[in-house]
Amino acid sequence: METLLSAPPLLDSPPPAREASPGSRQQRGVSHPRVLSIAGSDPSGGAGIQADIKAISAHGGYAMAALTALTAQNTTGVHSVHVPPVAFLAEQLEAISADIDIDAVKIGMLGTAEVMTVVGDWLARTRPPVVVLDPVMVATSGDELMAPAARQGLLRLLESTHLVTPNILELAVLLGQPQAKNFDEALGQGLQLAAAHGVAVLVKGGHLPGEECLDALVQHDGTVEVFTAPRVDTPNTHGTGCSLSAAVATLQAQKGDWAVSVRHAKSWLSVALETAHELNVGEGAGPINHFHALWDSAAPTLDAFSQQLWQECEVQREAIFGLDFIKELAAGTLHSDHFAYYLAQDALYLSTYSRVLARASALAPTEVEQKFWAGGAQNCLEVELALHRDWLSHYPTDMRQGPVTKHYVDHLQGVAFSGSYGEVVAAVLPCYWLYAEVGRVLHQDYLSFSGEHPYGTWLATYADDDFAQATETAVAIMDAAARRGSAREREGMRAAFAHSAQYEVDFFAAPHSFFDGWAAKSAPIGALGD
Ligand SMILES: Nc1ncnc2c1ncn2[C@@H]1O[C@H](COP(=O)(O)OP(=O)(O)O)[C@@H](O)[C@H]1O
Ligand SMILES: Cc1ncc(COP(=O)(O)OP(=O)(O)O)c(N)n1
Repeated sequence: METLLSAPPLLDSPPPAREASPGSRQQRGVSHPRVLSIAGSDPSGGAGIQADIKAISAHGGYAMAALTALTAQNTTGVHSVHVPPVAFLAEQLEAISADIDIDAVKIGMLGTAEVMTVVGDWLARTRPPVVVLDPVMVATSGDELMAPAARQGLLRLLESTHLVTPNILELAVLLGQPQAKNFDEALGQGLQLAAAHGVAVLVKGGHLPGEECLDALVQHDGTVEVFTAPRVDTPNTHGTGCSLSAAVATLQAQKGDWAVSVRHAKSWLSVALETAHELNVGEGAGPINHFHALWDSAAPTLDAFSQQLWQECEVQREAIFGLDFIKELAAGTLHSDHFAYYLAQDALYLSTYSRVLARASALAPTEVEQKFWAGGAQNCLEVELALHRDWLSHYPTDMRQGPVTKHYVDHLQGVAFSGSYGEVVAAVLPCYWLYAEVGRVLHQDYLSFSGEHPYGTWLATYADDDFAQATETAVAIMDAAARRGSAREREGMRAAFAHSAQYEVDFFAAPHSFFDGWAAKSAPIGALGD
C-alpha cells in the first residue's frame, strides 16, 4: 500500500484561489474566524503551529495550519530542523484556499528564502483580509530558526503583511541596525520599519529589562500606541511571541481594530504567563497556559474540586498532626486542663455550628441534602453536646468563649449570613473532614497503645463509622455544589474552606496557647479542673 508520504501530489496544478465575496472579505465581527497559521511545528506544543492553534482556539477562532518546517525541540532547546520540499508547502496552501474562505493568516517560522517566496506568492494571489507576520528568527532557547540569508525574503513578505510583530532582535535584523538598548530606541526603529514598508509594526519589548513589559503598535503614518503589562516572574515564556501574534490575528478578524486586538491579546497573554506554572511541562522554558480562561470557568468533574481543596490544605493537615495537643492526646500525656479547655470550647463551638448546619439545610437544593444537614444540626445538639457535657462533668472548667472559638464561629456565621449554599457547605466541611482524619489517625494510634489510656474512651468514639460516612456525604455534596456553581462561586467556596481549615488548626492549638500565653496575659477565666 502506498503511504501518504510517497503519494502523488494532491493537486496536479494549483487551482485558482477561491475568491471570497467582497462582503465576506471585508466583513468584520466574525465570531469564529477561520484563521490559518503558516508556521513550523514544535512537537513539545509550546511554540509554532501548536501554540498558534491553541491561541486561535482560545479566542474562538477556527484554527488551520500549513507546515513550513518540522523541528525536533522541547522546552530546553531546538535539536534539529527539517524543511520539507517547498512544493509541498505550496500544495498545503493551495488546498486550503481552494476550499475555505480565510479570515486571517498568522505567519510564524519560515526558515528559508525559498519558503518565504512560496508564502509571498500565495499571499499575493489570495490576499487574505488580515495578515500578521511574526518574523521568527531565534527561539527563546537561543537556537536559530531562520537562515541569515533569508532576511531579504522576509522584507519582501512585508508587502503582503498588515501587521509585523518583531521582538527587539528581529526588529534590528529587519532594519540591518544594531539591537535597541531601550524601549525608546526600539520605538524609533519601529517607526522606521513602518514608514519604509507601509506596514503596521508591533514592537515587542519583552526582552528589555524592567518591571514592565512594554509593546507599541506603530502605524505606517507614525501613530503610536503603547501597551504595558507588569513583567510576570516566570521561566515559562516559550511561545509568547507565536501565541501573541496568533491571538492578535484572530481578534483582528473579530474586532477589526488593531489597537483593541493587541490590548485584548496582551492582557490574555499576561494571565497565560501568570498561570503557566500550573501546566508543569518540561525542565526549561515551559509553555504558557493558553486555555486559562476556559479551564478556570469549566465545571470540575466528579470529585476534582474536593481533591483540589484537600491538597490545598495539606499544610494545615500537617500542622494539626505536629501540634502538641494532638501528640499529647495520642500519647495520653495531655494535661487534663488542656483537655477540659478543648472540650469546653468545642461545646461552645458546636452550638453555633449546629445553627450553621441548619442554614445549609435551609439553602439546600434537594430534600435529601436538606435532611442531611438538618440531621447534622440535630446530631450536634443532641449527641455531640451530650457527650461533651458528660465529659465536662468530670473536668469542670470555665465555659467562656476563647478567642479562636470566637473567630471560627464568626467566620462560619458570616458565611452563613451572606454566602451561597456552596460557600456554606465548603465552610462547614473542614470540621467534618479534618476531624474525621484526626479521628482516624488517633484511633489507630490508640489501638496500638499498651496500658491504660486516660482519654481511651474519648478516643474510642473518635473513629465513628457513621461520622466517616457523613463526612463522605458532605464531601460529595460540596463537589455537586461546585459542579453546579460558577467559577466565582467556586472561588468563594475555596476561600471559605481554606479559612475553616486554618481555624481547625488554631482550634487544636488553642488549649496550649491559652495555658502557655493568653491566660498569663489576660484575666483568669476561673478555676480549672484537676
Ligand atoms: N515575563 C513577561 N511578563 C509579561 N509579559 C511578557 C513577558 N515576557 C514577554 N512578555 C510579552 O510577551 C510578548 C512577546 O514579547 P517578546 O518576548 O519581546 O517577543 P518574542 O516572544 O517574540 O521573543 C510581548 O507582548 C511581551 O511584552
Ligand atoms: C516551530 C517554532 N516556531 C517558533 C518558535 C519560536 O518560539 P519561542 O522560542 O518561544 O519564541 P517566541 O514565540 O516567544 O518568539 C519556535 N521555538 N519553534
